[in-house]
Amino acid sequence: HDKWEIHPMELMLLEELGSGQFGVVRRGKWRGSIDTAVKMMKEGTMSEDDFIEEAKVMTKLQHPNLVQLYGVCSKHRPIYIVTEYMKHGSLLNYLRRHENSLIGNMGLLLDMCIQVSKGMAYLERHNYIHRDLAARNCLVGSENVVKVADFGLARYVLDDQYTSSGGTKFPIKWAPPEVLNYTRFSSKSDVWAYGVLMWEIFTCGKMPYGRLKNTEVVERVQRGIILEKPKSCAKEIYDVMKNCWGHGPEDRPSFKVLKDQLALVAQTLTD
Ligand SMILES: Cn1cc(-c2ccnc(-n3ncc4cc(C(C)(C)C)cc(F)c4c3=O)c2CO)cc(Nc2ccncn2)c1=O
Repeated sequence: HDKWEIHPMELMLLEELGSGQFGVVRRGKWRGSIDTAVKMMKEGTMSEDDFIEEAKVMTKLQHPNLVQLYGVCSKHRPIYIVTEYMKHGSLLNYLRRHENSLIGNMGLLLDMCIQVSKGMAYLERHNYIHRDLAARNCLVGSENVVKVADFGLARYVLDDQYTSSGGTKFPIKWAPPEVLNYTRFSSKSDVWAYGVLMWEIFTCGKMPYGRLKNTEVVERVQRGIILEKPKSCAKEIYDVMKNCWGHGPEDRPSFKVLKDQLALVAQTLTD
C-alpha cells in the first residue's frame, strides 16, 4: 500500500482558499479531523507523472517550518495534492494586512526570518532546492508560526512564461546573477532569494525594486546594485541581508551559517 497515496473518500472538501499556479486550492478535512489544503491540479499545468514520483520523496521532508505534504490522490484526474493547513494564508498577505502592528516590532519580524531560515537549513541539509522562495510562498499558522511552502514544485510547472528566465512570470526580483544568466539553481540561489524575503519581511510586504521593469532589475543585479536598507531595520539585520546578496554563490553563506548569524543578532537585539 503506497503510504503517500490518499484515498479521496477520506477527504471532505470545504471552502476555496485561492487559485494558485496550478488551479483551485480548497480547505479539506482528512480522515474526519485533520485540517488540510487540497490543490486540485488543473490539467496541463504540471508534469504530473514526474511529480507523483517525486511526491514519495517530498512526504519524507518533515520539519516544523516546512508545510508538510501529507500525500496525493493520483488515481483520478485532476490529481489532488494534500498538505497541512495554515490558517492565516500567505506571509506576503499577512505582512501587508498587519503592517501597522508589525512595523517596528523588530523582534517578531526577526523571528519570522529565523523560522524561515530553519526550514531552509533543513532543505539545504537534504540537498533540496526550493527554486521560488519568496514571502508569497511562505504561509502563516497560529501563534505566528511561519512555514516554507511549495518547495521543489517549480520543477514541475509546464508554463514556459514561468520556467524560462525570459518569461513574464519568472521571479526575476528574487533571482541571483547565475540564475538570471544560466538558470543555475542551488541552495545558494535560495540564499539570495532568502535575502529578498528578509527585505520583504522588514518592509512589511513591499514589492522589491518598486515598479522597476524586469529588464531594469536584471541590469542592476548584474551590476551589483542591491536593495536599500528598509527604514525600520537594524544595521546588523541589513548586514545579514547583504551577505545573502554576494555576487557569486561562493560569496554567500549557507543556510546553516545564516541560521546561526540570525540567532546571534536576535540575542544582541534582545539584550
Ligand atoms: C497549505 N495552504 C495553501 C494555500 C494556497 C492556496 C492557493 N494557492 C496556493 N499556491 N500558491 C502559490 C503556489 C506556487 C507554486 C510554485 C510552483 C512555487 C510557483 C505552486 C503552487 F502549487 C502554489 C499554490 O498552490 C497556496 C499555497 O500552497 C493556502 C493556505 N491557507 C490559507 C488560509 C487562509 N486563506 C488563504 N489560504 C494553506 O494553508
